[in-house]
Amino acid sequence: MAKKIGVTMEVGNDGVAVITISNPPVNSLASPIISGLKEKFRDANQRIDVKAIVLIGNNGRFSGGFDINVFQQVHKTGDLSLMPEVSVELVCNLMEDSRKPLVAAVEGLALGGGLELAMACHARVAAPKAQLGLPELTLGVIPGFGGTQRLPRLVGLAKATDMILLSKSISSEEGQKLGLIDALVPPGDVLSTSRKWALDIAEGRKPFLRSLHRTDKIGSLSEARAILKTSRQLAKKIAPNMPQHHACIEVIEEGIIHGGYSGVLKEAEVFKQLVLSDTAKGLVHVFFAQRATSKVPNVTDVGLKPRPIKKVAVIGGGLMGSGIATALLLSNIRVVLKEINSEYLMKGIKSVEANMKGLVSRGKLTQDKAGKALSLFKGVLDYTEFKDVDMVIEAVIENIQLKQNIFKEIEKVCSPHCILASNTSTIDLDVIGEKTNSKDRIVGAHFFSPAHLMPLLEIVRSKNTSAQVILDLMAVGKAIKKVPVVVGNCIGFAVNRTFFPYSQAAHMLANLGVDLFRIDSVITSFGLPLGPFQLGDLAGHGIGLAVGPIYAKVYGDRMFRSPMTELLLKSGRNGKINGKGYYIYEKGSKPKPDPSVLSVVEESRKLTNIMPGGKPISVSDKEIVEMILFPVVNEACRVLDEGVVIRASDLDIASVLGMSFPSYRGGIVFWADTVGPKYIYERLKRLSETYGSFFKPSRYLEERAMNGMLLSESKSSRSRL
Ligand SMILES: CCCCCCCCC[C@H](O)CC(=O)SCCNC(=O)CCNC(=O)[C@H](O)C(C)(C)COP(=O)(O)OP(=O)(O)OC[C@H]1O[C@@H](n2cnc3c(N)ncnc32)[C@H](O)[C@@H]1OP(=O)(O)O
Repeated sequence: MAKKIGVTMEVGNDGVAVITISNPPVNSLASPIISGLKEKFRDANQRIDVKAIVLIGNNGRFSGGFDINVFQQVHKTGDLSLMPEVSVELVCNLMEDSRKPLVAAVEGLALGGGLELAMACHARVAAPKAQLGLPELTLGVIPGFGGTQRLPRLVGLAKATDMILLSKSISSEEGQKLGLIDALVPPGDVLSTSRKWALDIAEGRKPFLRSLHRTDKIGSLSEARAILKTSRQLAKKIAPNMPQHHACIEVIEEGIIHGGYSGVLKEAEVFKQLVLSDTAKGLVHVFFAQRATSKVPNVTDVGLKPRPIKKVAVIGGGLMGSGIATALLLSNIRVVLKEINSEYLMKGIKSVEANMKGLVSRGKLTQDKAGKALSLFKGVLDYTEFKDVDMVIEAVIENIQLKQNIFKEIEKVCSPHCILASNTSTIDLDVIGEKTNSKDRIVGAHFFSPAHLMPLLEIVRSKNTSAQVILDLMAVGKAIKKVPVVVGNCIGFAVNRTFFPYSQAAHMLANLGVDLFRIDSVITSFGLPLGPFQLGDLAGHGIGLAVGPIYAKVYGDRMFRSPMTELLLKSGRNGKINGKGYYIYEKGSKPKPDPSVLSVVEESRKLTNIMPGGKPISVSDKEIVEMILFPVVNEACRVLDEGVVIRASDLDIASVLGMSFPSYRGGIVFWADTVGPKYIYERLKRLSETYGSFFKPSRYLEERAMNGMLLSESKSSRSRL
């Protein structure tokens, strides 16, 4: 059925014109909506039977903001004329400066341009729990319908900069306390109260307030400057590589110094520059890529409905198991945690409690909610409780035989509808399920550590996993606030496989004589939160040593074998776990580079003996980035070629959420396409000629480079999903 897009106006006997935005599902402000709004506001202002106006969104949602698809079209075409010039004409002239009062009737959500329209009205009446915010910076732009000027004037400069820079939304309850919302009324009364409010303004019983003209919440110039100084420091800290935060502060400042109208004009100008930035391109790509992950062919489009998952058993209370249990409990799912003895069980229970406590102490969870979550939790030592669980998630150590035995046992004790999931990060799912007759309900639920905090859930399907089981796990993933990405079965799945060359390339560079702390610093400047060596410390070098041979078995043709991890362990350095790795870890202070580790590096260099002429190579920062990340791109190409992911953008999201690849670079494949497949191919080819097969370009990359195609183009995609 075609969705009904447009703006309607109905004039009641009371003389109130109700203008309604309809563009399901979030009433985004697409071009027909913007032109519809202009037309209706003009009409309402001219009609003599209209005394006042109410603006509302259809179906209980005010508006999710400007249509982000338009940004994508601008990015594809480079054509800025697709953007409407509305900040002055619509939001100032037709709305705020209208002779007739306008009231926004806010239900559900008013985000971005949606909230900006509401702020251009003369009052705002809202239903409880409506979501209000200006999240434009997450898209690489700034608010463009006057939000940078009106929000500070309504809620105060400090609160406004906090909301805008951190893209933090607030509830209508908080909005009322701050002065953004004038009245909070039950959902059924929003329209009637708005009508009355509009008439009250028209007839002088309530003030006719224009947000842009207000100054009462801004404070003195020196106070404003102090707040903006703090904001600049915050921007430097949270967004060192992005332009929109600093640009936004400049625009806000313009309005403080020269007045709101001048601020609105500067806002439009800066918006136009930012919308074409690489940052905006990357972030808008990530917005749509994330939503695309919930569309899985033959799973989400075949009329299946997810089954309710109310009780889950987690096997193994280590770091992963306790994190998974915490994530489930926080979403009100009952959890039984099974361990092999009471000592381990107590440890697991304590870890879950500590996770909850950590969230409470960081203000992310109330004590009350933590208590409620823990009341749904039970530790067990046998399988009695397993008879009525809807899903089991096995999270024991990476041991094939152990996992096979567990799956054989749980197949017997669980009901036939129960989903049998494994949190393995490396072992083939078909091998895990080999001893069972339940291959259709075996699935991978690969969480990232710490599982209660990291947003990605890789759902690994084997060729036998049923569509229903995948759909159920996707629904659980969403319920526990993860982004589920469905991937195919191979060693390392999508994320770990794509990134296995990351640490290997770093080891090669260090063995070639490049300073390891410099490598980490170059990579963090590129935008990853941790460089490869610090990441190794965090994961623990024991793990690195254990998984190395598993990867070597299947991807041995492109491995760089470095003795460094083994030498590190021999010298008593297991990373953060024991306080010592490449860095020194002391409670309460940041990791410090440990100069004494250089003797280990020296020993490794002697053993590998790959420095040309025995001398360290000289490389620029750019070359470091290329030598570390191009092999990752190369592996991403193989992942695409083998159809391990449904679409290239799934790998982008997986890299952003699983490896913290900078979202403003759009994810690993998007970034590679920005750099250019041909350039990457040529660089890798040259590197492989000098340093060997570790850098050898994959067939997929070569084909794309030769044919002038992007890596993300789906022409030859042969998804195995
Ligand atoms: C030339 C200079 C003049 C300047 C002119 C232009 C100025 C623009 C000014 C304005 O300040 C800019 C903006 O408003 S940018 C947009 C700001 N808004 C947002 O960032 C909100 C983004 N959306 C969300 O956060 C969420 O979608 C939601 C609204 C909270 C809803 O979440 P929910 O979980 O319910 O659903 P989703 O799955 O996320 O979304 C459902 C579908 O809706 C699509 N969608 C959501 N928001 C938008 C949008 N703003 N534009 C287009 N499409 C949107 C989303 O893609 C989903 O689509 P599917 O096809 O996947 O179903």
